[in-house]
Amino acid sequence: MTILQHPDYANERTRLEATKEYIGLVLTESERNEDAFRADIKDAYARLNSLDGSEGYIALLTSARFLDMTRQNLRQLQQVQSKPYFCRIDVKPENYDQIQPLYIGKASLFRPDTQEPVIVDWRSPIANVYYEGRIGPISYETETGTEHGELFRKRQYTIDGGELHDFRDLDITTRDELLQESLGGSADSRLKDIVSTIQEEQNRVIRAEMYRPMIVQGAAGSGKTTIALHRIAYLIYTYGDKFNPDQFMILAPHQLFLKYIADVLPELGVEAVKQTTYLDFVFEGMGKKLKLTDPNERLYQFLEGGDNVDHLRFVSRFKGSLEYKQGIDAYLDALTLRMLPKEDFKLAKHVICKYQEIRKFFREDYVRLPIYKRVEKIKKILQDRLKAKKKEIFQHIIDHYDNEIDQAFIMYKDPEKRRTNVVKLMDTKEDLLKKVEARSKTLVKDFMAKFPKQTLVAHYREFLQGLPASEEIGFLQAHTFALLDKKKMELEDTAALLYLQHKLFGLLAEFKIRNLVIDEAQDYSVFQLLALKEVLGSDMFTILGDLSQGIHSYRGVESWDKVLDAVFPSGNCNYLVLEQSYRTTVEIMNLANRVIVHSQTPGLVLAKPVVRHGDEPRQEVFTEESDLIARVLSDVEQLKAQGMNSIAVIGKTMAECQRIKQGIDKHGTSLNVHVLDEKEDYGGTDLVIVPAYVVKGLEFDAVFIVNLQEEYTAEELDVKLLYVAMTRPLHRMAVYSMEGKTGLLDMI
Ligand SMILES: Nc1ncnc2c1ncn2[C@@H]1O[C@H](COP(=O)(O)OP(=O)(O)OP(=O)(O)O)[C@@H](O)[C@H]1O
Repeated sequence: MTILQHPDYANERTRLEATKEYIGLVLTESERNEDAFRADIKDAYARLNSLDGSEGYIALLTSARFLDMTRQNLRQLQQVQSKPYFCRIDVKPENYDQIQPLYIGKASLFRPDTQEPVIVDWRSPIANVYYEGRIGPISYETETGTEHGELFRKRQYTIDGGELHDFRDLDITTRDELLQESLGGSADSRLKDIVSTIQEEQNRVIRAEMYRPMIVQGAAGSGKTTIALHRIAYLIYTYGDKFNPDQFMILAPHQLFLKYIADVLPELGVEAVKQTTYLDFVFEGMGKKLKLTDPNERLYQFLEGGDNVDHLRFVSRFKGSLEYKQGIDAYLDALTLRMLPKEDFKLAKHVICKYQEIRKFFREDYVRLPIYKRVEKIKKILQDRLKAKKKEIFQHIIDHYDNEIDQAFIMYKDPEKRRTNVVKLMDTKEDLLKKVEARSKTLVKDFMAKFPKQTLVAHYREFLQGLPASEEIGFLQAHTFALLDKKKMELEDTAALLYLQHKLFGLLAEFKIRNLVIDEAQDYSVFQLLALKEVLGSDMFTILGDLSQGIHSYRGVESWDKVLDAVFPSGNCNYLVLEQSYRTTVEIMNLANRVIVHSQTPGLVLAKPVVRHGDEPRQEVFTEESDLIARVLSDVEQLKAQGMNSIAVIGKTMAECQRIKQGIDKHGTSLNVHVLDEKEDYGGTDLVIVPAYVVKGLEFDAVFIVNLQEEYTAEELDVKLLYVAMTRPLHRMAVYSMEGKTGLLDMI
């Protein structure tokens, strides 16, 4: 049966036309009078409230949040005009006698005249039924509690350019055609939104409670990045009355990645969320006091091997550990004792503030402030106290000498002696008052000068100096001092320096961020996560990562259990696992899984591909580099002819990538070929050549893994790098190696 023969076709077309027409009307009207439009909606809501007594239905409509029809929602309506909704659910809320067809889309729209929700936002509570509900009894959470009802139908639509192309009903046995269609599509240099095909396990992550931190271990291609962005959109919608979009931040690994995800939030109608990299955040917080060495330098050292590999491994691991942070805490504690002058604050023997009291201010009352801010606070207190006491002290001196003078009048009978003594006493009094007056002018300044002041870097050096001696610590100290001498730091130092900046001086930028989403979180150390938690003063974290892709595991997460214990010791952190992988074909995923089983990833869970088949990945060995390059280029031409536009050649290192590029240049090609690093954008390039460690998080229609001079061995790092490379393609993959460079590939 074609779509045109479907008994509901006419109705569905009419509904679509009516929706488009209504959107058009709303937009015209709203352009004319946006304020009046808002008032109309409120009015309609008020009428609805009096017309319909069913609380469930009211809650359902309330949940659609038509009251929140803001300018942004209007912009969103403009965006959805050509595809107003993607599905429909037919529900009958309890206590309501009619089945309600609800059309779900990326905006929220309500018809005030008929009280009919025209489009229900995908993030509203009732829309959860589309993602999780089965035909039959259902329940869903609203602001007022759990609502019950029955679901009669789930229908998906293919609408394009405002035209209805197809629709189909879903039940538990039907294949999710929309998902298959979506996954079968072509990769772009930009990530896309997936609102119409969010899967149940992903939906749970997106809608998980906001106030509890959450860790998501998700297989390659399980949608972590996509979910991270949808979760932000969901939280902003759901908790919009408590948090503004600028209180949300997503941290991505590098600029290239930020560009890759840049479009998703605006597509979801969300603006003003801070999207940045961890390093840019650190620099914003502590300023550019030191230059950063290449963040991948350690990785190159491990790839190349060398003399100090074990020591460097220790440096990376230790600098990111809970112990390192605890060491800094102990240093800071000792510092606050050491800094404080062990004396009372007094003027001319008059105690104005006792040492014990100053100590209490410093170590107890203002302990939440950065140390140097506490010093300023104490300065202010002493100034105020001095001002308040000064008059009293002066009076005391005056009284004392006046008394002495009175005594002198009585004691000395001889007028000459009396005169001399009285004059002397009066001069002494004047002198003292002058001295005390002069002293009081610099008293606070002099006292405060006793608090030693050092720069951030000097404090870090001092902390390092005080580490308990051992061979490894000796290496760490020499290594770090050599960097600091050159005014440099390495990525591994950033957690300590950000933390110290926060604890000593306060951050340079004031962050409003309360809710943090971290993608590629397997590369973060425990200390980095703790430092972020501390500086943001919040643990509303969504942490998404994949240990199997932990190519920086020497400095990153060893196991999620460690993160749970060290970063969220109160035990309130949610932990979820996503096994299903959506990116690639069964054939490619199976090969990648045969690679990753060679790693020592703790608690390794293999990715399960959604059932989508494609060509077997090709593996070939060449004796001439020129033949290999020629083969890649002819394959690329073929793939392009088949409509695959996003194609990558992945080399193990940057040097390997440069060699591949030289080979291509030598061979000659009309293709636009570009070697990618972490800063660039690659939209519009025919073929990108990219090192395995940069390609993490990205995806392409087709991938060539090329080994000219380098090979992937059975070493842990190589296994993970190859796995990352193999999990990038959506549709096709080939592994082309020179003779003798097949390493791990021979073992799988
Ligand atoms: N429910 C879904 N519907 C349609 N496409 C999906 C869905 N979930 C994920 N995808 C697609 O799968 C691909 C992988 O998603 P994403 O990059 O977010 O995964 P990831 O877990 O971050 O991957 P990796 O860790 O390998 O970088 C993307 O093309 C995304 O659009």
